[in-house]
Amino acid sequence: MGIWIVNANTVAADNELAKQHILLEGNVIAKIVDAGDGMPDTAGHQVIDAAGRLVTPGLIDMHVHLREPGYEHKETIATGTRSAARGGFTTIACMPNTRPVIDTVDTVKHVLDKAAAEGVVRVLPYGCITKNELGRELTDFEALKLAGAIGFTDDGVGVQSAQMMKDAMSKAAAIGLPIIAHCEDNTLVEGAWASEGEFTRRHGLKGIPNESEAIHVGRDVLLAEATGVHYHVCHVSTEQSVRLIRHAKQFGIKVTAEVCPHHLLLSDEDIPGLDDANWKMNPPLRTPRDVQACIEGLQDGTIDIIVTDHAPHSAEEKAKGVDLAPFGIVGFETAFPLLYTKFVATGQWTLQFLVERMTALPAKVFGLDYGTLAVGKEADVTIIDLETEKTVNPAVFASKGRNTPFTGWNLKGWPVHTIVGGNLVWSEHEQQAII
Ligand SMILES: NC(=O)N[C@@H](CC(=O)O)C(=O)O
Ligand SMILES: [Zn+2]
Ligand SMILES: [Zn+2]
Repeated sequence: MGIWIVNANTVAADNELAKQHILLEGNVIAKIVDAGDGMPDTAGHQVIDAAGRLVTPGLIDMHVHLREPGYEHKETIATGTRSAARGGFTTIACMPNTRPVIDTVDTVKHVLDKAAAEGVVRVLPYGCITKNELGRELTDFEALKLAGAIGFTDDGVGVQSAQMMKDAMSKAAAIGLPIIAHCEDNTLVEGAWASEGEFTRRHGLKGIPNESEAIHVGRDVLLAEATGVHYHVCHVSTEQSVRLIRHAKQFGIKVTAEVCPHHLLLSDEDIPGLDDANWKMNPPLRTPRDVQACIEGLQDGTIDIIVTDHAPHSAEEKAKGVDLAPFGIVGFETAFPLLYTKFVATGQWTLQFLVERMTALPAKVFGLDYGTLAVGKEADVTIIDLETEKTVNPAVFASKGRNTPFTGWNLKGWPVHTIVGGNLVWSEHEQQAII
């Protein structure tokens, strides 16, 4: 038995919506027919009537934290992938800053095995650049690649040594995998949690300067040029980084970049005060000028893709106060509704622009065979309700993390069905993931 998704509104190449019926059989898309040709014979198949809904390729998130192994009180592969499914994501790439970190063949395999046994969406692991993410010694890239790592990153911390980064890039280039960089110079950020700007001035706080990120971007694009590696910049948040990436791309350097919804929607001036650590994340919320630069960077192609940097923490950890609480906010279950409501429904972006940056373009940047609705492709599909307005309520998240600054926002664009490899893994009717 397959699944017929009938009366689907899909994003057509000419940026109009097309009305189509889509048959998923086994793990692939078996047929796509124009709705103008009449209703197909659906006998023997499950039918999902998508009338009035948007049907997209399954969303792809190339920067997420699943916390397993070691931080199961924050999230597990079971809860994190259910949260992803609820947010419409069918493929996610998880960061290695777990406990232990993902720096050996065994830990890569452990994540893949757990994801196969307990996950509901496709999980692609990154391996660490350096052992224990300590910046002292490179991991065994070849062995990690063979085990299933799709790239290398020390996300959570920047690689402080230029020589170490250069060696990493040379090794990664030699085996054809990317370096994914959390860009942060530790000497510039000590003792600060918010970005240098209006907020830190008002509260008399030490601020994190934009250069702490951009110095690594500038250093690394030069090293990428020297080594020929595919260099991917994590969570771009500053005007200076956007400028450096734009310049590097003009030079033909193999650099790509990602941005998170919160860095497109919030600035330091939105932080309500000093008593809510759900506004504390790394990189921090920057100035309105940086937000504008990130939007423009995404719009002109300097920034390639959108990621959530889903970073769950427990309520107890976030209750420690802004100085002691860990950095990070959850992202899966609000990403599409936020961006649809604030950029597409307002007319600033087309639906095609947004959907591509969460599907086909991440697939292209990382060489994945997902992210398009076409016959023969993997049956990864997301069905989205663009009409119903709902209020963000962390209490109903499938994630263990409730740490979001978007509580109470009224949004449209909620995923209602998520299908991974032909399996329906999330459906709004169930109010929970169904496998
Ligand atoms: N983004 C965050 O604020 N936190 C991430 C680490 C990271 O992405 O750098 C985490 O692991 O919690
Ligand atoms: Zn990071
Ligand atoms: Zn991260």
